[in-house]
Parts: sequence; C-alpha cells; structure tokens
Amino acid sequence: MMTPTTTVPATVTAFDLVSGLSAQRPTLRRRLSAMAAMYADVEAARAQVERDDVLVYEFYDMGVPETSGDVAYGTSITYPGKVGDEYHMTKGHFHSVLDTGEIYFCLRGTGYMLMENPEGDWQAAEFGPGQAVYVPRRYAHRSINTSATEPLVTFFAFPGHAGHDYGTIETRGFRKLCVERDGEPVFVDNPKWAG
Ligand SMILES: O=P(O)(O)OC[C@H]1O[C@H](O)[C@H](O)[C@@H](O)[C@@H]1O
Ligand SMILES: [Fe+2]
Repeated sequence: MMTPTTTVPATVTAFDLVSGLSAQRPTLRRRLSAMAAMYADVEAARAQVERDDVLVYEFYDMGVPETSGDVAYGTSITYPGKVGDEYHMTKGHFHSVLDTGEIYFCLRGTGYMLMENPEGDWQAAEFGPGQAVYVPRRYAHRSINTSATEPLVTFFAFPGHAGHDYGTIETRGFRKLCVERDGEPVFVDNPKWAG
C-alpha cells in the first residue's frame, strides 16, 4: 500500500472470489433456526432444524459508519438447499430509510433477487456470474439461491444510513415464494401474504 498522505486511511479487505469469504473478518451467520417461520412449510423447516440446523447464509457487516456519506458493502453467501420445495433465501428487509437503493453484483452461482415495495408491486431479477442487480429505492429485497449444489455469492453496496427494517417482512412476508416445480424455479403466490 502507498505511504499514507491523508489522515483517513483506506480500508483494504481481501475477499475470496470463489467462496466470497474474507480471512480478515468474521461473517454474520444465519442458520435455519433464525428464520424457520419465514418459510412456507414451517413444519418442514422445524423438522430440518431438529435434524441439522443448517447454515442458510452468511454475510459481512464491514462496520462502515452509518452516515449518508458512507457506503456500506460486503459479500453475502446463500448456500444451496430447500425447505420443502422453497429455495434457501435471506430473511429479506426494507431499508429503515425507505428511499435508499442497493447494488448487488453476483460473483458466483444462480438465483434471484426478489423485490417488493410497500404497495405490493413485486419484481424478481435473475442472478448469474457477472450480473449486477440494482435494487430500486423503496423495495424490500431477498436473495434466493436456486442451485442444488452451488452457493450464491454476491457483493453488495448501499448507503451507510439506510438501516434494516426486518419487522415488516417478518410480519407479512413477501407476496411471492420461489419454489421448485418440475425441477425449475417458479414464483407462486404466498398464501400467507398479508399485503
Ligand atoms: O439482512 P438479510 O435480509 O438477512 O440479508 C443479509 C444481508 O444481505 C445483504 O447483503 C445486505 O446488504 C445486508 O445488509 C443484509 O443484512
Ligand atoms: Fe439491503
């Protein structure tokens, strides 16, 4: 690294391009027990937890100041698997400051970014290696891994002051579920959606 000439040093972190992980920091890890009730087949989720409380995903909080002038970033890795016929996914969240977007860049794997605004308008963008997805402001977002074998590895960036609102999604869920039908991912109505 060049000899520093400023009082605020840059932060340099090495992420592995295959695993999405960094040896320099711990990840935040979400096992199935942390979100069993968010899956459509809660019984299947709870039975899986009893057998093996699998690691569904992990991601980084790089500790960036939560100001509008800073940019939070990191990688998020969603591991392959299903609960019943529903693919592994992140909890999903709105930003506390609703009018903030987020950028995701897919390094590896296949899946979708499911998005939904407070009015219940939804859209899904497909993830593939090299694919960047822009999550517009006001849209809750959830990463979904549709591979049977490969992790879904993404790099994300969002305004430092955005914050995370999990409550709305924990309460009403997303309008659509991503499930496997005849070996293929499809989006179906969520019968529990309280839109
Ligand atoms: O927050 P979740 O919905 O559990 O998803 C996990 C993480 O996914 C993305 O990487 C976001 O940028 C993170 O801020 C978020 O915490
Ligand atoms: Fe976000």
